[in-house]
Amino acid sequence: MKQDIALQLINVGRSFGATAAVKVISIDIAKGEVISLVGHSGCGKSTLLRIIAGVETIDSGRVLLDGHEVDGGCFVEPEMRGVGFVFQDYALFPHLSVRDNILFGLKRHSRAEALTNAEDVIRRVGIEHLLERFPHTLSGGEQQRVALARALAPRPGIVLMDEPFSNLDQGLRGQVRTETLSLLKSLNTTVIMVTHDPQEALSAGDRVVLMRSGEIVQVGSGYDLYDRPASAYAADFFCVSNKIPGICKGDRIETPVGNFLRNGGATEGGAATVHIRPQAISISPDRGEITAHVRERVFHGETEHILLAVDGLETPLRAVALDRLPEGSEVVRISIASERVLAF
Ligand SMILES: Nc1ncnc2c1ncn2[C@@H]1O[C@H](COP(=O)(O)OP(=O)(O)OP(=O)(O)O)[C@@H](O)[C@H]1O
Repeated sequence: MKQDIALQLINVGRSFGATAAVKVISIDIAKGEVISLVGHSGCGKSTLLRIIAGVETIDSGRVLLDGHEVDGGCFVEPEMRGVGFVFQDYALFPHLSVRDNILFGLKRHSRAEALTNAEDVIRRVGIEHLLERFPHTLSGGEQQRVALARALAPRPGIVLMDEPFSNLDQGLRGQVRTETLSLLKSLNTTVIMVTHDPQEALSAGDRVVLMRSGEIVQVGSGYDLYDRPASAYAADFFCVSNKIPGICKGDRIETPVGNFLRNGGATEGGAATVHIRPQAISISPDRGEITAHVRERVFHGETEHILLAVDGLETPLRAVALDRLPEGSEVVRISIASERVLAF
């Protein structure tokens, strides 16, 4: 067992009746690593988090924390695992002040140690001014920080966070996420954060773990998953592309909008699909290899989403333009950045 591994899941499985919520999952997570666990609703993210916390047991496999087995051949109770949990709804005790919410998790510690731990975390999280307040008097962002302080106060080896920012409004969300993750990084805490938001997953983790139907389908950096998705599913999860049908010829896939490099897969002369991301299409009044007709424009401020009809394509292409097209443009020229086209 390597010293730098905080968590090991070995062939972990968990079913509820006929539903296999988690199927034979294996992964090692290093100490201090921040993992974004992402996937569509029902893919098993929360079940996996609950297994690590010990509030759910496994049917098969083994779970090791810091090299010690906590489920599999034996079972270690949640409170003995050194795992902190931040819930989506924060789950603060409504009848306790902020200070007592934070001290609650420190009952196993001596009074002096509890106070020192609590003071340290209160200062780091920056909630000294909230200590006498009760949860219902706090804003969403303040409650999130209190929940984080409560999870961190017992100095857990791992912090598990289940959709920790989803109750915050969009404006606050990015800021609280950046502050929280940089604090956790500075403490060298191992973090597993569940999210269903692809952008949040890409921006927040050292590694992103993409799940589907109880299985891990890809693990890697945000760049790996976005730029080098291992499957059409992974590609679509992070960005919905235009799917263009084509025919395999030699090392290329021929399509009505150009020929693109293929990476194995279908047989010669067989059908294939290329995925063209909306951002890979550049639009100009007069420059580009392909003629397109503007069908729809939706202005979003920084970008404009444009639907483009192209001869030979049944479905219009969806493009995202950074540069503004002249008003009233009907016929335009487009180019496709072939190095950004994915083929499956
Ligand atoms: N206690 C349970 N009893 C029965 N089925 C369960 C139980 N817990 C989870 N499941 C099922 O297991 C599957 C995975 O659920 P889980 O909550 O882990 O998914 P999730 O990815 O966290 O979803 P969401 O993003 O919607 O929270 C789902 O089909 C769910 O209905």
